[in-house]
Amino acid sequence: MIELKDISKVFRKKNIDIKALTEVNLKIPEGRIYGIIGSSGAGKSTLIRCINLLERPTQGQVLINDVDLMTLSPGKLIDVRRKIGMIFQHFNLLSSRTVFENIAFPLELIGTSKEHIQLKVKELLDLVGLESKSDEYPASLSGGQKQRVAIARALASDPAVLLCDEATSALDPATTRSILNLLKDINKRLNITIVLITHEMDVVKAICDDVAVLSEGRVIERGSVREIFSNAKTDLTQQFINSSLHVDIAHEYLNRLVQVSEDNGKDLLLKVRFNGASTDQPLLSSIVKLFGIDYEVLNAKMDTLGDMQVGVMLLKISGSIDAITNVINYFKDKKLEVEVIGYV
Ligand SMILES: Nc1ncnc2c1ncn2[C@@H]1O[C@H](COP(=O)(O)OP(=O)(O)OP(=O)(O)O)[C@@H](O)[C@H]1O
Repeated sequence: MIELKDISKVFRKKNIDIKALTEVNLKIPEGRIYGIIGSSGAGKSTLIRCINLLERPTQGQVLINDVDLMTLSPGKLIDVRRKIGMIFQHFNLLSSRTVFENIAFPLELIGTSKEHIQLKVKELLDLVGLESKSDEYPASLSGGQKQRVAIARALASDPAVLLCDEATSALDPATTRSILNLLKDINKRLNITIVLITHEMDVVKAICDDVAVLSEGRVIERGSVREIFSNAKTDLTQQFINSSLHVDIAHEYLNRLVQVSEDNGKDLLLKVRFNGASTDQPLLSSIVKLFGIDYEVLNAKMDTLGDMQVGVMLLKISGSIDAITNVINYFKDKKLEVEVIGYV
């Protein structure tokens, strides 16, 4: 278990104090994948670097299995850090070393025998799917392959915790998915606790069990990913969720979109967001029966979080102003989030 207690971090720059973190409290249970999401400058990097004291908090305690890292001697801290692997957005590989030598590096530092290094590196190359790249140099690898090498290197000293500092931010969507799948596999197979920071809810949704939302150095919301998606309490969290579930509106409609329907003859464009509780109900067929309207689903995106479905739909609804008003109220009664885009 990782526990951050009342962590604050103040940077001093040209006699000005910059408060990067303020009284952050987090409990990260063993074996979980814990996401920390926030906008640029929210303090994510500072926070994740406080976990292994790459950044020393100005105040507070960093407890790993009840040991406060802030009180350890430099020697003891090195021992503890060996059990906390870390990967970075830009991979931080040694360009003059081959893939094999990069992964072997932390083992060489602690005087591991050549035979053991051979076995261990081969096992790790196998785990990250890079057996054939052993003798290549980083320059000849793709971004995804570089991150796989970095992951293998971080796992070389059998860590209990893996810290991921925007590990997929420099990768394209398909490569991001494959790296996230690898992290999830590592978490399950090796029972390694993973803490990751990101500015994308898609990353959280893809692999995290829990998430904390960081804003201006403070944790403003935390919980299981499922809880947060079904019941976000702050606007910022909702914005992050919305950004991960967006539907585009075709130019054909955007070009003739107006905000008021003066003649009762226009169709309404409506964006409707829902979570598990509401998708079970036959909502669309109900609105036809109840209010005598026609509808068309122009775009929809759905996702599954555990056994819960979340999604967003873009609907075009044809009917009288009164019927349309009834539809909007009906959706709201069903606890759907409704956004009127305009009339076309
Ligand atoms: N070494 C430093 N010296 C001075 N200020 C710093 C230092 N590191 C971070 N800060 C400041 O602390 C605040 C939080 O920065 P941090 O890098 O932790 O945010 P972040 O959420 O990781 O942002 P990004 O997503 O842009 O990397 C910012 O105002 C930043 O300018």
